[in-house]
Amino acid sequence: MASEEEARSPHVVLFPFLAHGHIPAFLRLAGHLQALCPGLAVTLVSTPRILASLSLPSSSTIQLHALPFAPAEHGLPDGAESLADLHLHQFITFFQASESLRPAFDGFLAGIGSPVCVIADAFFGWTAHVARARGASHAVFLPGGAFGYAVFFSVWEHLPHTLATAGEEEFPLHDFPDVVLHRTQISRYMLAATGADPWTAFFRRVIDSCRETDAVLVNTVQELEPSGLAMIRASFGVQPWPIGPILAEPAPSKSNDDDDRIIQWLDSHPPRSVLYISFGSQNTISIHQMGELALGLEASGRPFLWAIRPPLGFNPKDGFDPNWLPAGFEDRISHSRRGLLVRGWAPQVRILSHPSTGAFMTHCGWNSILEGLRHAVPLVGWPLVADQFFNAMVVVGQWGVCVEVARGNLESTAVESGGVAEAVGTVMGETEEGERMRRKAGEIARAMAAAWEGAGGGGAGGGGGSSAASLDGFLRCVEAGLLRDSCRSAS
Ligand SMILES: O=c1ccn([C@@H]2O[C@H](COP(=O)(O)OP(=O)(O)O[C@H]3O[C@H](CO)[C@@H](O)[C@H](O)[C@H]3O)[C@@H](O)[C@H]2O)c(=O)[nH]1
Repeated sequence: MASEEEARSPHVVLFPFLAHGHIPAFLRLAGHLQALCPGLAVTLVSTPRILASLSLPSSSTIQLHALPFAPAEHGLPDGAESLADLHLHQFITFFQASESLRPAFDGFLAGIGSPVCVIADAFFGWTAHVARARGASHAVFLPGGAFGYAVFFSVWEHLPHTLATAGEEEFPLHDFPDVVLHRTQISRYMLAATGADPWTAFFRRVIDSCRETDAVLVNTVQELEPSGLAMIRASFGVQPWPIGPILAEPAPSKSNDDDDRIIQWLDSHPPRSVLYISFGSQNTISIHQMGELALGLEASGRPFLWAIRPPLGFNPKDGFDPNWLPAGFEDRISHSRRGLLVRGWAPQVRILSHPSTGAFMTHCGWNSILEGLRHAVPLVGWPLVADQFFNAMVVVGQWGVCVEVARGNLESTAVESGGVAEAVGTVMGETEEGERMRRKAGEIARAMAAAWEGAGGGGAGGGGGSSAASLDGFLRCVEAGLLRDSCRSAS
């Protein structure tokens, strides 16, 4: 028979959005919850192919539950269950299709006997209504940063660029007038938004339903993003729980490239000498930009490791065409051992934690930022879409650990090989600015480690770091059935 404690203990249901930038953080969160509260029932819900792709440690007690999903019924390629399977122009159809999971999710919740706490991705904000109707408590987990999400939501809610007088290049945010965005920081589909388009409609549904949640968990650190967290609090009307960094575990390779070959290549280079380049799991740049980047990397004179995806306009699953790169580039870099191209999935966390990695050119996806800085690796930022522009504002302006080299992936986006070489030289060179960025990256790494100090001991009360204490406090409120009241009274 279940003890009284077990009978009261809630069943936590985690529901990440169907994208690689979102799922690993939820999985890791599941692990943290179980470490803090041994015996807690935790189920991760997703679509069949996503669940099949997960590799959980054999010791894991996390349960998986598959919700049926038929992308072809929504005009998407058969089997496309993740943003990584799609072109950017298909994303909105995918977002809309993801809302079709609602009845199956509701049916799943209905079948759980014990009290339930749903922790869902913001893009699944509709789960707040489902949870409420089933008497479950509900939290939104933002796998991104506080400032980035607050700005992203504010732009969708108010479309500030449509309010600006024609020709204006900069727009203050409606709810946060101190934050001024430049036109180049607004994604193509945001710029085209009128308020009556499907993108705006989807994100306004997301924002409205997120405001129905009981609590907001954020993948950030209190000490590192105090103003971003204040913006989330103003936007959602609840006191957020900063619980970051929630970092992906080093994953087994999914590519044909041999991880060991990559690590051996890194081993053959001096400490902190290699630039790693990746634009994340679902974004890419144009062919022209690829060419300028390639020439800029050569001109930088530094060793580099480039996780390369097919350029814009090509199928993300396409084979690699050497013509996408300048003539002779691959031969030159492989003969000189100056560069290594990784086609497909790179073992990013292993690369960033390797002592030879000295800087990271990133699209400023939040996971990449956290993974780089957790290992004190300074950044060369090239945000491409969405929150990435606003995350870049954090790492450049607030943390001082990044030089922004370009913005966006349109053919019209100016990026020149000379600028690439210069930015890389600034971040990796023996300049005052480079030294300062490396020192700051070290400080951020220590703050991230400190946030989780004392965690995982299984002890109540959290103690130690701010994020460990925050997640512990969140769990206590869930267990006491006080989540909604405690978050709202604190706001
Ligand atoms: O070859 C690769 C490419 C990616 N990754 C991993 O994939 C994740 C990528 O996440 P992130 O850096 O956040 O980029 P996206 O995949 O683009 O993430 C989406 O989700 C993020 C969190 O919400 C947002 O900040 C981004 O804008 C959005 O595009 C990271 O854990 C990487 O380690 C690899 O391991 N190998």
